[in-house]
Amino acid sequence: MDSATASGSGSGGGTTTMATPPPLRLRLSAVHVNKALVAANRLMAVVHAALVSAFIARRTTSTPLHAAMVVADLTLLFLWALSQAAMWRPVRREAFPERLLLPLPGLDVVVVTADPDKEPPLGVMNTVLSAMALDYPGGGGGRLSVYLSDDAGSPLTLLAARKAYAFARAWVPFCRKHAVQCPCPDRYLAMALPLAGDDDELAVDRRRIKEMYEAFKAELEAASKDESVSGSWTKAKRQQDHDAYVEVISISSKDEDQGDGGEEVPVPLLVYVSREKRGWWAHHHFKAGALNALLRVSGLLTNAPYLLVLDCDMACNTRSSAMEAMCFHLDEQHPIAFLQFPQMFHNLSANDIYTNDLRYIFHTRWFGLDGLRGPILSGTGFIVRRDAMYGAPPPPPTSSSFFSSMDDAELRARFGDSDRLVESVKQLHQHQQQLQPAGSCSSTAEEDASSVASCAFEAGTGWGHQVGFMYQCVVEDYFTGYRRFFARGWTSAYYFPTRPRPPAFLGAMPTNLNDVLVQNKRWMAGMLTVGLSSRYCPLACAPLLAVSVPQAMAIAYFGLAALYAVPALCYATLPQLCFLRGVPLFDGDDGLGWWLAAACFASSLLQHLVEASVARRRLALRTFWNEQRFWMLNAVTGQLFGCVSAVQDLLGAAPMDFDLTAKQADDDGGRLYQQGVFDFTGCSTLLLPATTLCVLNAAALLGGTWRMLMLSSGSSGGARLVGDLFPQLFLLCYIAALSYPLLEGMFLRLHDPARVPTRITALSLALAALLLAVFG
Ligand SMILES: O=c1ccn([C@@H]2O[C@H](COP(=O)(O)OP(=O)(O)O[C@H]3O[C@H](CO)[C@@H](O)[C@H](O)[C@H]3O)[C@@H](O)[C@H]2O)c(=O)[nH]1
Ligand SMILES: [Mn+2]
Repeated sequence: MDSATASGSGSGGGTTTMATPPPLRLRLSAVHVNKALVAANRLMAVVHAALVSAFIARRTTSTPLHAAMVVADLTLLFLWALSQAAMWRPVRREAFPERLLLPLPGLDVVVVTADPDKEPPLGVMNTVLSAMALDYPGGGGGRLSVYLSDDAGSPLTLLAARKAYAFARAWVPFCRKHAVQCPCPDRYLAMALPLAGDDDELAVDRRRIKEMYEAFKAELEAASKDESVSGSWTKAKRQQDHDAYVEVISISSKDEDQGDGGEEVPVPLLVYVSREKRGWWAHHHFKAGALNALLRVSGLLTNAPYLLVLDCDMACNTRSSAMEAMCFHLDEQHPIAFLQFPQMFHNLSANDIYTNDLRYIFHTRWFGLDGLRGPILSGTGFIVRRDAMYGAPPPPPTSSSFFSSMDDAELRARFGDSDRLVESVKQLHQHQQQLQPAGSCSSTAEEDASSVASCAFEAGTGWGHQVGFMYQCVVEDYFTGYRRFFARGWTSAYYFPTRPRPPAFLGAMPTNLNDVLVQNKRWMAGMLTVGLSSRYCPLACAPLLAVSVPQAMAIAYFGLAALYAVPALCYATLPQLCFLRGVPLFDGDDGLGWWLAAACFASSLLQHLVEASVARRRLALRTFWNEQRFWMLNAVTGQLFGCVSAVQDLLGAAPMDFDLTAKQADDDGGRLYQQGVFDFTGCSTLLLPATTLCVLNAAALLGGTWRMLMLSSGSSGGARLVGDLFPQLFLLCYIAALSYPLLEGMFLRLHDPARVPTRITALSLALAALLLAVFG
């Protein structure tokens, strides 16, 4: 980081001299451009573009085979070019929360959960409790409120929320009193105490809290086994059929003694929301639908001007994050729509074989996008303006509310038929003054709140397109960020607290290969429906292109990334089949094509290696290798099926589903992953293309090498051919090395229950044999 440039007015944290009067208001944040990295990225991009263009230009398209390779190379070049936008100007931001002037605007935290089996209530409650314990001035006095959406309408989750609230009455004051850094009880209580003096006040309080937490855990455990809690509620019915239900959690007399010393403890409001679900209702829109219901309910009850959105598996890991985020919202001369924190995970292993750390996104590209017009919305761990979420355009600095100029009929058409909701929208610009103490939520408010959480409420309104999170795409975060904000001129910012500060939020990633691939398939399919759509393709979005072409490229990159499957399929079949037959694919009359191919390959690896070492330093090589391998695997599984699923969705043949990822308990979760061993348990046909291609590659490598040996011992023409085949030999060896875990999982881990399922191995062998019989 060699230079600091604070955009806008005022001091960026530097010293003030006697001559210049102190600025009236200190800047709350600063932006640093990493000039060395900028220069390196641009240089590598220019060199790579030149090499690849020269290589493609020299290729012949005389045979269909060569033409297919040219299509593959052009696709790769196109996607690579789009991806460079997010490498053009990486920046990092810094926040100065100690400079914030009080009072701060209100903040509503919204947490979503959907299935108590896949998302155990204890984990969800840890997220809820961590949000309630955030350090936010006025947090107990109505400035901070927490909403939990339960798409399953599970009595167990509701009970857990009530018990969590009772525990919060001790937990929140404990965190405040001892300035605890980590507000997530499970994680905090698992940490060693720094000063372990037994009669030390912290130690005493902590022991008491730990006992309470253990009791809370035991109660949840017992309730999960208790038939009477779940009653007539069954798994089949849960996502399908239940009324809307909203409860502002309060203290029952039974739990009264839980608080600190019996006195009234101000803790943030906790509201449980389960929107109505009906099997016959056309579409519930998954997470986006749940979030929109929460937007409305919170609008009625607290109407805070800012919202923090959290997945149920993404708990707050520091108490300071909300205040840090406000530095960016309250600082910018051009207001941002949202501030995104990186998604980071507590269950990663050092040898991250599934590339679960999402290095590519949160440790690289998001810094680059932040240097353009801001990172893409990433689903969780972001703080967004409510008015922007409601569809307001970015305001000129002095304007009042966009909605205050609308008449009631127009507001009703957009927001739906609720007086209170319309009133709350009109009041939004007075938000700074507005405070609603926790006690003021009357039962009529709860009733109104359940009515805005009904299925029918959204019918005929602007929700899902004009207002709130966007529907039509299972990757609602990407789509909402793009359509709701960037395409309308809003910007965003990225805040990545760097060491020694702990991550602001920590979530969980799937640790079994099938879950990882299913998740990737959802992302790839969802984003591709946007990328390929004639209406929404970012490269055809005039308002977006008008504000920033590089930003449109970066958004399009993610929308089209699934298309990597096409060149990957070419490179996983044609060089292999040709090698087996002794047909060179990378030849050239003068040998230059050969060298250009090698140079393109080397330059692409170099770029990857530089990226990996900027983000990972000591682990760069391992990260590089794991990413190369997973990229290849994902291209012919998650991305390939993502393409199929997106095309089906676009043609209206099969609508897409949101396959929830399982959030397993920490202890056993991913033992194999932690050891760096692929866990193929439960792998379905999703894996089949990868295993088939891997067998094909190995067979071609063996068969073709044998043939080559025969040839080279023959004529001098044979020896030249061998030279021409060398690039293919190298490619096949590289692929074989990358796909070794698949070969091992199919043929070497015979007695391991986590090996590739026998059915998949058998099918792969049969398919590879068929391919060889037909084309080999
Ligand atoms: O019908 C649904 C489906 C999901 N969810 C919730 O959505 C969240 C994300 O689901 P998860 O299974 O954890 O998916 P991930 O793949 O981990 O989520 C990533 O990808 C999603 C888009 O596909 C983003 O929304 C997320 O923020 C991002 O973390 C969870 O809290 C779910 O409970 C619902 O509330 N209702
Ligand atoms: Mn998740």
